Amino acid sequence: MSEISIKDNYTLCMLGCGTMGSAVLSGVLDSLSTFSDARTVPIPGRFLACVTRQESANRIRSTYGDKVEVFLHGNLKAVAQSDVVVLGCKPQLCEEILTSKGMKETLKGKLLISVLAGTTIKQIQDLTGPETFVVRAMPNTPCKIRQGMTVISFPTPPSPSSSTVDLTQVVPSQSVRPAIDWIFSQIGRAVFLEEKHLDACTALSGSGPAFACVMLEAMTDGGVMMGLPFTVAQELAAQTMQGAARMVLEGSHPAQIRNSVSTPGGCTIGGLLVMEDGKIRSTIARSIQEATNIASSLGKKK
Ligand SMILES: NC(=O)C1=CN([C@@H]2O[C@H](COP(=O)(O)OP(=O)(O)OC[C@H]3O[C@@H](n4cnc5c(N)ncnc54)[C@H](OP(=O)(O)O)[C@@H]3O)[C@@H](O)[C@H]2O)C=CC1
Ligand SMILES: O=C(O)[C@@H]1CCC=N1
Repeated sequence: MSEISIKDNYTLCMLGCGTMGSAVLSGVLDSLSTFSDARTVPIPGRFLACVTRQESANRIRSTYGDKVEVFLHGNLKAVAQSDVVVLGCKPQLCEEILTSKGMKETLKGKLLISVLAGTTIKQIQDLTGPETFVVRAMPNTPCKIRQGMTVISFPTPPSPSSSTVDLTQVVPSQSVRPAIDWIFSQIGRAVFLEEKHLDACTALSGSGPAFACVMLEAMTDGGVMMGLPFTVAQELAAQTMQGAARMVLEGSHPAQIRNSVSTPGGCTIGGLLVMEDGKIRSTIARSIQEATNIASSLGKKK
């Protein structure tokens, strides 16, 4: 077994740089512009982005200038120059990209972080072969403004007693986990979880910004209905959701916040009862259930 290690100033390649790839890239570049040098963890020093459409290449060049080198139809060339590759294509393109001529050999000895929904580490590892170290991450779009949530899963190491240990399988050195943690902690919160939870995380935090925005829009609509100008209503809704969420992240229990806002006989409890009549809780919870079920099927061949 050989070890894979990440050196400081490494080259980071976004193999697919659309919504999610750009969100991660933007957050990391932004964090580097304010980063102090007191650290021991390896950080990236060069950034590459792979796309297939000219308009995407133009978008990346105009957004990042010379901070990011764009590879238009140049996956192999980009991966060859990289140490860490973030796979950011649609799940259905994964096989085509990873089995393209020369890719398997080029990925040898590198770290591949897949952000693909519903595509397991094993599925990816079967395409790359054992000499690439494959990790999954499930970020979300607020990574773009460094307010993201990312769940990271490592492959389960084979037990020492296993009779099927693959001696060609690369293993991570001590530098790998902190390097991955650094990327995603710079652009929001990052937690490590077992891979079995990733479909639920995909639904809850990966898709979550969309669900939160539906609630935000609905609250805004309510304000507009009652005569508030749209921009005021939207600001009130967004700041209120952010404020409540931050209180929870800082330790308050949501039920405690709800109680403290609900004056007996007051307007809040009146509004809450209408929400409960509309089965808002089970509707939202079942939305996460449905999104989880769909997420689990996204990596499967149709
Ligand atoms: N959107 C989200 O909020 C989240 C998405 N994800 C996951 O992230 C992944 C990407 O999603 P998203 O960013 O929304 O999708 P996008 O379509 O926005 O981005 C996909 C990117 O892949 C590129 N691409 C397509 N074909 C190739 C190819 N052959 N070689 C190299 N690059 C290629 C596209 O290039 P071009 O622009 O030129 O077409 C594009 O930059 C998905 O697997 C999704 O499950 C995970 C969490 C959240
Ligand atoms: O909707 C999707 O499939 C992707 C995964 C999570 C967010 N967007």
